Amino acid sequence: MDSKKDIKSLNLEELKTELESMGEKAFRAKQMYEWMHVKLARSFDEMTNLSAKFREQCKEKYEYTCVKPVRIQESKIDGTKKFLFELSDGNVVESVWMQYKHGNSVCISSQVGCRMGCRFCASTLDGLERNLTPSEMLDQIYAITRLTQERVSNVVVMGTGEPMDNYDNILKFLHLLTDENGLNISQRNVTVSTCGIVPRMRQLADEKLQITLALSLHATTDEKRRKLMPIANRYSIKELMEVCRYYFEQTGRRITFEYSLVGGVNDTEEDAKELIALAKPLCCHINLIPVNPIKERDFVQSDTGHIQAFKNKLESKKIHVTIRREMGRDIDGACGQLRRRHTQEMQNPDGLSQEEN
Ligand SMILES: C[S@@+](CC[C@H](N)C(=O)[O-])C[C@H]1O[C@@H](n2cnc3c(N)ncnc32)[C@H](O)[C@@H]1O
Ligand code: SF4
Repeated sequence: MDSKKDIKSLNLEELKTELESMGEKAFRAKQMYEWMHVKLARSFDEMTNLSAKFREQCKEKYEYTCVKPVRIQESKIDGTKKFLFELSDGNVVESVWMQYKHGNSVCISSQVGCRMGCRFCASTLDGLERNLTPSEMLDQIYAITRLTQERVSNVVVMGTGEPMDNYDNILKFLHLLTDENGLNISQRNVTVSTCGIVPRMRQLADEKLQITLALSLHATTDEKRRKLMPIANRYSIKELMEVCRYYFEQTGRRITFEYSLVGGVNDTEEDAKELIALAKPLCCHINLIPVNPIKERDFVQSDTGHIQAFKNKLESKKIHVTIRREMGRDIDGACGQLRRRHTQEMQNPDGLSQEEN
């Protein structure tokens, strides 16, 4: 990325200061902010109530983030759409658009790749390339709104990347996304998912936002968790439970635990019992996710009966639990796979990707 200032990542106050330094009045900042974050303009050229001369000056001075759709897949089963967006440096990220009864939801990526190394996850297979800027996270949502012509009401940060490993940018993104002068998405309709970086979770709790924090738990003992998620070598389940309690105390928001069921690994009766013991003292909700197998690993999904029995066991102890609906099953591939396939095809344009061979 070049060194021009990223104008779409500035909040309204910062934009006012910025434009004032160019000799513009404060109301110009309001107009421009609206073009960027309400009217979702794709370039300075669309900002027709700003003078041509001023727009040219802005083009010289600022980077205007606008992600470019390079692939769109649509599910024939439920209309879920998966988008692959190209960033200004040629990297690509994926985002997903899902329609629910309660509104449209977008799942965005927070990094190009991920360095956390979770064993079942395709997003981490090539490591971390770089963090996404606030504007690159926002523009995934803006681009999907422009393309679908439908309002997004829910945002989940559950695509590629570990948001707590890109903390400052995520925080800025959350403020811009929920700003009443911008897209004005309710904080309560935003979920951020983390593999469990305890100090950052504590920092987020201190922000006292009304967003939902989802913890990817996936195992009930440190030993089992270490086998699935390297981050478990850094932070224990005890520390995770403490910080989840703290998050609830600070925000009043119920925590979500994500628990991907992997056949024969974390789906036994004993696992269910241990999960109940962890969940019971906390105000939480458990989201059971049938693991989505990736070809690079040999994990298998628990069978449907097993998943239902696991759920029943938790419910019998009055734990709030849902099984995540598998949206876009026919286009899916696990999170991170579309980007991976695209990159492989770009590197090997004459042949089929390894996946298709
Ligand atoms: C891709 S991560 C991104 C957010 C954050 N890094 C995290 O780990 O929570 C979002 C969720 O997808 C889950 N996930 C990743 N790969 C999966 C797979 N192959 N099958 C099912 N869930 C998966 C993760 O464990 C996590 O709960
Ligand atoms: S599950 Fe989340 S933290 Fe783990 S590798 Fe995937 S994206 Fe990264």
